[in-house]
Amino acid sequence: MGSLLSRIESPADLRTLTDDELCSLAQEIRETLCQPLESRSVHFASNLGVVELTLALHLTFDFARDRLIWDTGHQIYPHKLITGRHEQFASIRTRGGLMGYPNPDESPYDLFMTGHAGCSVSTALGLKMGDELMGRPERKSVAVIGDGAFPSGIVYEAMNNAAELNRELVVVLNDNQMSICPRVGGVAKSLDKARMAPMFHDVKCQLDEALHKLPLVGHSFERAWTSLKDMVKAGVYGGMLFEQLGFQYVGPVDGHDIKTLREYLQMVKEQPGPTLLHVLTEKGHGIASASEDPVTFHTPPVFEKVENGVISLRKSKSVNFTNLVSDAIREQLASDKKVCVMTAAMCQGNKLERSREEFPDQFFDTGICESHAVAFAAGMAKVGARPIVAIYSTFLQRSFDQIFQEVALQNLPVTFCLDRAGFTGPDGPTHHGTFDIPYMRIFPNMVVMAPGDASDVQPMLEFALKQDCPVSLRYPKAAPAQIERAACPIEMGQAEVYEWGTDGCIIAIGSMFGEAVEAAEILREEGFDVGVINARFIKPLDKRTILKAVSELPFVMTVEEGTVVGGFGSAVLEAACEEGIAANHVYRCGIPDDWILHAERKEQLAEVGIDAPSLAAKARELAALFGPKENSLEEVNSCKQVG
Ligand SMILES: Cc1ncc(C[n+]2csc(CCOP(=O)(O)OP(=O)(O)O)c2C)c(N)n1
Ligand SMILES: CC(=O)[C@@H](O)[C@H](O)COP(=O)(O)O
Ligand SMILES: [Mg+2]
Repeated sequence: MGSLLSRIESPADLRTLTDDELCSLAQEIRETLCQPLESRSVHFASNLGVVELTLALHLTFDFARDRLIWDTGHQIYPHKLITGRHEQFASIRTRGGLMGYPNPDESPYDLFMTGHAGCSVSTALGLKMGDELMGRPERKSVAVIGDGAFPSGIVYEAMNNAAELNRELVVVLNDNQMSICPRVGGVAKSLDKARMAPMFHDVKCQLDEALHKLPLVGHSFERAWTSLKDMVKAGVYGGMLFEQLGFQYVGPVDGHDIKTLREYLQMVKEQPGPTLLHVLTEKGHGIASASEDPVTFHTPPVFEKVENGVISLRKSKSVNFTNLVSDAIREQLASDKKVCVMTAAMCQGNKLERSREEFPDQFFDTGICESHAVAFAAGMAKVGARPIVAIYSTFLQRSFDQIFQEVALQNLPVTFCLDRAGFTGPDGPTHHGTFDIPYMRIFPNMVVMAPGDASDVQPMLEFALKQDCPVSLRYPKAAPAQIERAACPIEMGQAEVYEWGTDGCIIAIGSMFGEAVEAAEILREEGFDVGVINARFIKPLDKRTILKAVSELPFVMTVEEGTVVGGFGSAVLEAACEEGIAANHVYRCGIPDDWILHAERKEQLAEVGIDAPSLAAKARELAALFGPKENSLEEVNSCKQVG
C-alpha cells in the first residue's frame, strides 16, 4: 500500500479518504513527525497532539478561502504536511528549508509568520472583520489556541472585542493541560473544572461508583465529596467563564476522535456569533515517551535510539550561558531571601527547575503573561524585594511599556536576565533576541550589560542585584567562551581591556568577546596587532576607555549579537559625536536591518559577518583602508556600508 500522505497535495484530497484511511493517515503523520528528530531538535509533542484536530479542521472548513490561525505556530507541522509541503518536510528548521512556524512565503494556507503566543484570537477577529469590509462576509475565521497561551492578557482583549462585534468567529481551545511546563493559574483551574462536565451527565452513576469504591471515612470521604461537588459545579458552570465573556461555549470534546471532532466543528461552523470549542487533547499523543514526558518532548534533543517504542535522547554536554545564569540565580536565592525569580512560562528553557523545587517561595511562574510578569516584579521591588525577571529577549518585547512605566520611570531595582539574546538558530526571526540593546538602553536609569564569557556571569548577576536601579543582563543561547586572563572585577560602567593593539581595536559586547579574541589571534598570525576590549556595559558606556581607542587607533570595530540599528555600536558613535571625536574609522558589526531566517546559529553569525573569520576579514579590510596610507572618502564610505 502506498503512502497516504503522498496522495495529499492539498486539504481537498483529504475528502477522498475513508474514516479508516484518515486514521491511518494520522498514524503516518506521527511517523513523519519523528523523522527530523533523527538529526536535530524540532517541536514535537505539541504537533503529535493536534494531528486529528488538524485533519478535522481541514475537512470541515475550506482554508483556501476560510481563515485559520494557529496560535504561536509551533504546532503547525501536521498542517504543513497536508497543505502541499510533505516533500520538503525533511528540511524543516534548516537553512533554506521549511520554517518551524507558519510562513506565508511557503504557502497561502499560512497567513501570518508567528512564534509568539496569544495573538490568534485578535488576528482571526481582524480577518473576519476585514473580509466583511472587503465584501466577503461568507468566509469563516478560526483561531486554534492552546491552554498555555490562553491566559495571555491579549486573548481577553480580543474576546471582549469579539463579543461586542458579535460576528461568527470560532475559537478552538486546545486543552492538553500543558504549556511547555504544566500550565499554571486560575484559567487552568477553570479549564480543569470544565473538563469534568461530561461526567455530570451521569452524576448519579458516578456517585454510586465512587461510593462503592471508597471507604467512607476520613480523607477518602472528603475526597469523594469534593469530587462530587466539582462534578456538579462543572456541569452547571463548565465554560461559564467564556459564556460570561460573550462566547458560546461548546465542549469539552475528545480531540483525538476525528469523527466527533468533525461533528462538533460542523456545529460551531454554523453558529452565529463568537463560539469557543473546548477540545481535549494529549500532548505527545501516540508516542508513549512523548505523552509521558511532554516537557522534555516539547522540543526534544536528537533521538539516539528508539527501542520498543521507547525513545532515548542524545545528552548534551555543552554548558550554555543559561546553565551558568541559572546556577548564579540559585546561589542568589539561597543567600538572600529578598531575591526572587519570575518566569513567564519558560521555567524549562531558563533551566529554573531546581530553583522552583528548592525555593518555592521565591519562585513565580506567571504563565505566558510577560507584561504582567514585569509589572508584578515592579510591585515586589517597590516593597523591598529583589526580583529577577528571567525571560527570553524576544518575549520581553511584550513588556516594553511595563519596563518603561512600572520599572524604569520608578527607578525600581528589577534585574532582567535576558536569555536567547542574539540569534536563536532554527527558531528563526520570530524568536531572535536582537532588539533588546536598543529597547533597553533608551530608558533613563537602566543599566545595560552583557557578560563577555563564562567568568563574567556570576559576578555580573551579583553586581546587578546590588544596584538600586533596573539592570538588564543579556546572553545568547550558546556556550560561553572561557577566556584565560587576570581577574577584573565588575565595576559600574567599566570595560575590560583584554589587550591593546596598535593597528586597531575590536570592541566586543557580550557573546562577541570570544569571537573578537579569536579574530585577533587570526590577525596576529598574519602580523596585525589588533586589540580587544570586552565592553561589558552598553549603558553606562565606558567612554574613557572606548573613546581612547577611537581617538588613538587607526580603526575601531564594534561588534554585537544584536541589531546595528540603535545598538552598542550606535552608542559608541553617539558618544564619539557628543565628545566631538571623529569616528569615520569606526565600523559597526552586528545584525543588519533585515530579517535573518532560520539556520544554525553559527551559520547566522557567518551570514551577518560576526563570527571570528568574518571579523578578521573585516579588520584586514579596515587596516588596509585606515592604515598608514591616505584613503579617499569614497573608499572609506564604500567599506562602511553595513549588511
Ligand atoms: C509570548 C510568548 N511567550 C512564551 C512563548 C514560549 N512558548 C512557546 S509554546 C509555549 C507553550 C504553549 O502552550 P500551549 O499554548 O498550551 O501549546 P501546547 O504546546 O500545549 O500545544 C510557550 C510558553 C512564546 N512562544 N510566546
Ligand atoms: C514555540 C516556542 O516559543 C518555544 O518552544 C521555543 O521554541 C523555545 O525555544 P528554546 O528551545 O530555545 O527554549
Ligand atoms: Mg497546551
